[in-house]
Amino acid sequence: MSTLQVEQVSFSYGDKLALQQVSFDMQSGRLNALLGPNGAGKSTLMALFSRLYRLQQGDIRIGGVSLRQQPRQALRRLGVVFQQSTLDMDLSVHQNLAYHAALHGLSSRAAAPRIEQELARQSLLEHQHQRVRQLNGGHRRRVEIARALLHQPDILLLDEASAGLDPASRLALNQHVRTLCRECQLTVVWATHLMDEIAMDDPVVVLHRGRILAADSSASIVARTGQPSLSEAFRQMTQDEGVAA
Ligand SMILES: Nc1ncnc2c1ncn2[C@@H]1O[C@H](COP(=O)(O)OP(=O)(O)OP(=O)(O)O)[C@@H](O)[C@H]1O
Repeated sequence: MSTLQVEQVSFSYGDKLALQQVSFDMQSGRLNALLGPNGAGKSTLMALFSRLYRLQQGDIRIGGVSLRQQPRQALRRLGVVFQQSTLDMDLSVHQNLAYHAALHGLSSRAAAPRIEQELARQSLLEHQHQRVRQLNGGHRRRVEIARALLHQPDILLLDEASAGLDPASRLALNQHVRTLCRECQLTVVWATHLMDEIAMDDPVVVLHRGRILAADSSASIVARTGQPSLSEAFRQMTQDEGVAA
């Protein structure tokens, strides 16, 4: 069953059209890549998913529930890690999670086992009493993932999660998130402009200048264009688009 469906979504910032009639389905329990260069519209889409921006046209269904009609119910299924970190650097890992749980109305008794479970899932137990400032970039990202999963959603949105990490930490984070998909049946939307973060069998949505150029597995997109790699396929698709525009 598809857990996240985007239906004919358009969005403008004043005169600037950022998304045009965007429609696609994400696959359940997989890392779904949302691939697009800077300015493609990825962050705008993420902001619509999380209801930071209100839908102007179209709808988004989360677990079959309309974000337009039943926003609170739909949002319960969703965890979000934004591009910019919002952790408190001077609090410990555990304090950051406890603070977030309290903000969302969880009693400390209810929060404690969830925090423990998330710290374990993110392999952060040994770091829980360290200040976030003392952690490396990859571990900070994992704290954000733990925080986003505290209310036990089954869909996780990650906007350019690996930005600013060194290549080894990028790879480790990407593999960690894939393990979460496999072992916890989590559906992930991984927004990126980096092709090397995408595996050949990943479902991929290619976004360019606010429009969908392709929505298929990476391997199928590469095969269809007859190019040797996803980056070559992407280059060809965007060139064709430039000619057609
Ligand atoms: N607040 C805003 N006001 C006006 N235009 C905006 C605003 N935010 C984004 N845009 C424009 O909307 C388009 C999509 O931007 P968006 O940030 O969603 O792209 P992106 O794929 O996330 O790129 P990046 O990775 O650089 O954030 C771009 O043309 C951008 O300039």
